[in-house]
Amino acid sequence: MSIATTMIIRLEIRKSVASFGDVASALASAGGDIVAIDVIRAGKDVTTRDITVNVQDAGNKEIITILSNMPGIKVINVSDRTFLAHLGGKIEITPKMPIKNREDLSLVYTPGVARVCMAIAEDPGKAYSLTMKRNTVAVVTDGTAVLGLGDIGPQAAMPVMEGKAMLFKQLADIDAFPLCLDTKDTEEIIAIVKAISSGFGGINLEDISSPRCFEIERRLSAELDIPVFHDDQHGTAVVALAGLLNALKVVDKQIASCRIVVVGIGAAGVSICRLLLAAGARSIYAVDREGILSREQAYGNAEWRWLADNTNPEGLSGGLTEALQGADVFIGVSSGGILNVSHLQSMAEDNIVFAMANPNPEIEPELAEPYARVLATGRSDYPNQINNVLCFPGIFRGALDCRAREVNLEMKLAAAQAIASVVQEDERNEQYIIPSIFNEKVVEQVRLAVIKAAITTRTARRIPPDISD
Ligand SMILES: NC(=O)c1ccc[n+]([C@@H]2O[C@H](COP(=O)([O-])OP(=O)(O)OC[C@H]3O[C@@H](n4cnc5c(N)ncnc54)[C@H](O)[C@@H]3O)[C@@H](O)[C@H]2O)c1
Ligand SMILES: O=C(O)C[C@H](O)C(=O)O
Ligand SMILES: [Mg+2]
Repeated sequence: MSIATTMIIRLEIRKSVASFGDVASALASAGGDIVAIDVIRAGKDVTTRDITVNVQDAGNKEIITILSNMPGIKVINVSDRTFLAHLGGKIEITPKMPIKNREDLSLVYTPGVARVCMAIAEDPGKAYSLTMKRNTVAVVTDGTAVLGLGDIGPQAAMPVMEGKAMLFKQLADIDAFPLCLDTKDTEEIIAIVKAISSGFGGINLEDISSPRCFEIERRLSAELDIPVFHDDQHGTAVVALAGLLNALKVVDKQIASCRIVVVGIGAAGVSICRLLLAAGARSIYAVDREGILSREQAYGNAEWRWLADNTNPEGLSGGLTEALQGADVFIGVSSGGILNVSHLQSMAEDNIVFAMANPNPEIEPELAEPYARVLATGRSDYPNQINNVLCFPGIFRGALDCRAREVNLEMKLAAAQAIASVVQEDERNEQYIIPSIFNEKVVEQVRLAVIKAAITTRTARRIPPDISD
């Protein structure tokens, strides 16, 4: 599936041979939509122009080939807004006060800083008031399951982690640090995260492939006293549940009586199944490459064993096609393009389809639309974006503010309810089951719900001043 972008093409046009009109018609015939033209130099024989063009497919090189082959046209440079936005990275560290003179220097640095260090050495709890710990999250990956791109390694994972850090800051004012680890070894990842954890108020694990992600999160949660949250598992599950709660209201069905098919039983899929069960679902079919998980099969990992024992109540065998017969809900967290129109046609009336694989959903929205009553994807360029960005900023804001030791099931269920509740009853419809990430209520509602659940479940170590019992 294509990803639209904006290209800026710098061209030299030799006036005696070609005109701008020739360029414009060539671009139009290749599917480019001109949005701006800047004259960089207007010489007697040659003009240099920057042409900003919207293209539907960022991977399409045809436009440049066509222009390069035109007589009188020389392509000088091609840039793409997406790449320009990444030049030099997307985040930086900024001091909170300037160091203007010696006095400032001796306050924030030596010798003044030494007294502050000693205060923390005597009472480590002071790290929360005297360092950035109370507002920091480490975004940790090993680059093994980056979006749906797979194992692309720690360096290539960095743009996603920087993006997560931007979102943490903009949406929840949390200072997040991307940490891309050059190891896939479970024990080594656990040891590294433990060793760096003292400076952080929370750990957001990101894009670590399953099944290692389960052990890594379980051990770190048990061994650290700050929240450890694997975003692809729980952030995704919380937002999927939020979307499902509202979608079910639109189609007037109950979670307990729905047949729900979850495809891609990795990090996201396992957690989605577990959270849906906790929210009252009784009829879930978990499908991975080998087919529908079932009691009869033997599985190497504990999560699949548990799911096989707690899903597939009818003991169905087969794969996606068999699972989808008469299903009310499809939730895909697998890979792009695995679903076709006949799959959707085999579902029950008033079906709900969440094709959440990134960047390419399980089915193109244009194809799916006529065959799905409610349709959602993980992407920002279609309605109903079901993406974990609706969860992780608010859930960490809440957990940090009440200094929760962990993010437990009750906090996740509360976060899902909070996200769902941002869409008001009179606004809710097929095209609007989930709030936009730019809806300012989301982070605050999630924060409040998470803090309340943390207090009730006694994992909060502090009651923020704005929270009343
Ligand atoms: N929208 C969101 O918020 C969101 C959040 C997390 C993950 N995702 C997307 O979900 C996908 C999975 O992410 P993950 O972190 O769980 O990765 P993962 O590697 O842990 O799990 C992916 C699972 O999907 C299975 N799978 C892949 N292709 C399949 C197919 N054709 N049929 C059946 N199963 C198949 C794999 O075997 C694996 O078990 C990715 O595309 C990711 O971008 C979306
Ligand atoms: O990064 C995203 O857009 C969502 C999710 O974390 C993913 O891995 O796809
Ligand atoms: Mg992710």
